[in-house]
Amino acid sequence: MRGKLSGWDDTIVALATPPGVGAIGVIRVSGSKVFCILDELFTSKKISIQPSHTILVGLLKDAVEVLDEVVLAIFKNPKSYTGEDVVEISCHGSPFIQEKIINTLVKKGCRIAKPGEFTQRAFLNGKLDLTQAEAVADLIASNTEASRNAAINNMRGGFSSSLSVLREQLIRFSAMIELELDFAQEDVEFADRSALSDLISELITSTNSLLHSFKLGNVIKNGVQVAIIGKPNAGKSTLLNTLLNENRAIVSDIAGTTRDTIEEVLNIEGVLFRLIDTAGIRLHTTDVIESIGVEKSFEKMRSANLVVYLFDVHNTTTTELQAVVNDFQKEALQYLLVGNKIDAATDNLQIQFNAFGNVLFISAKDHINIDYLKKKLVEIAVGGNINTEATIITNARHHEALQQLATSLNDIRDGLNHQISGDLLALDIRQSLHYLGLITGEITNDDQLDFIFSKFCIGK
Ligand SMILES: Nc1nc2c(c(=O)[nH]1)N(C=O)[C@@H](CNc1ccc(C(=O)N[C@@H](CCC(=O)O)C(=O)O)cc1)CN2
Ligand SMILES: Nc1nc2c(ncn2[C@@H]2O[C@H](COP(=O)(O)OP(=O)(O)OP(=O)(O)O)[C@@H](O)[C@H]2O)c(=O)[nH]1
Ligand SMILES: [K+]
Ligand SMILES: [Mg+2]
Repeated sequence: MRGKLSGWDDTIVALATPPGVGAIGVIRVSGSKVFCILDELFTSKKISIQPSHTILVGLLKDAVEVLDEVVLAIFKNPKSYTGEDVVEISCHGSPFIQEKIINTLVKKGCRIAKPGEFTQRAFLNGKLDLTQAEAVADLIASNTEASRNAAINNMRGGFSSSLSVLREQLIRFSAMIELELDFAQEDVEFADRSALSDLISELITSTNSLLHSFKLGNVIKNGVQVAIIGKPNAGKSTLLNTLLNENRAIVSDIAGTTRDTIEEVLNIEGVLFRLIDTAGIRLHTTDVIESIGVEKSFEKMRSANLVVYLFDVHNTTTTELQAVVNDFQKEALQYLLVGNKIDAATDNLQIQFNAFGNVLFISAKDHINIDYLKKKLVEIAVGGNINTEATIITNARHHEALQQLATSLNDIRDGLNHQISGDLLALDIRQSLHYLGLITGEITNDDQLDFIFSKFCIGK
């Protein structure tokens, strides 16, 4: 038991499947009294004497009243999801039956589980570490192949094992320092400082690569905001429609057609893009609504992860484009220049723009080079490494603790370079181990746990 939360020894119950009418509903019950309570309601076989992972079929009865014919799955502590005694009741998918069974269980002494409480118990009983428990919530929330893969990898301990490598290296480091401290009287530097210095470099490299993966992790978990920006009539709304393959936005040859921003989600090769069509940027407009729209375009441009600057190859000069690029660079925006309407290009209009590094040419209307544009978007978002088996950090809490770890490792390296004493180094190492413990949940407090698990759904 890692800690004691209020109500931790209650036997808890919740519907694990979505409420409402389905073929079957699963009610989960976990805790020390579960066999005792269910033996009263399920009389065809004695549950408490069954081996773990047995399935039974029979009637669930409250005294003489038949509640339902059910299937019970029996898990005996510690061999269950929560590590406690667990019974799962598969009943008929009627909200009425489900409610009746749950009410009867409450009457017999169960308590309704809080969101995430089953997984919280799994954590408290050492079945999962905190990163694995958090990955369970990520898995349920995942909506792309990439986010699912990252969550499954972390749920199965991918991140945990990267962390335990770090931990072992730190402990080895610590042991070398302790050895030196033991011999302090004799004034020898027992620990080979160059070996220590190699080890700390290794640790810093591993930590930095985990930290670095957060950029990708964030993309995988939250998607990439792409603002489509350009002058009126560049074809921004046409491009949105073409990318989505549906007529989502109004297209017309009237400059200033799009007034408000339009946001749509698009999954390209497993990466979620949040595409934002914006009002064409025209600086001198007398139309009040349009100028509000233009203001909004600027806002979206600045907050996006990537700006697609769309321009009509027929009426854009290189000087003009250079001015736009200068602005993007001044604001440190990530951008991609896209020349549109090449279907109507009479000769090699594109050649004039090739001096710009990241420029590509499309026809939004005639779907020319759209697949290439999509490939380019994925490349920019994930740098072509979405399918790696490497551990990917997707959680801001982990990222924060890893940053603290990195700082403390850098302190150790500086200390080594300045020949500081072993006992001071030992302090820094303890600090580093503390940050690792924060991530895995070895060091934690109840409020933090309640906060993390409250974000789960009921029954999980
Ligand atoms: N019916 C049902 N389906 C489910 C779950 C569940 O809890 N119940 N899960 C819930 O997320 C997932 C599967 N995860 C599970 C993880 C561990 C154990 C379990 O019984 N573990 C024991 C025994 C392992 C063994 O015999 O190999 C253990 O860890 O000791 C069960 C389900 C998805 N499907
Ligand atoms: N020839 C050609 N015309 C295009 C292409 N893409 C868009 N157009 C035309 O350009 C005009 C403007 O297109 P929109 O998609 O409304 O342009 P927009 O950038 O959204 O314009 P605003 O919302 O007014 O800023 C329409 O008449 C489109 O049919 C293209 O690839 N080739
Ligand atoms: K238009
Ligand atoms: Mg438009």
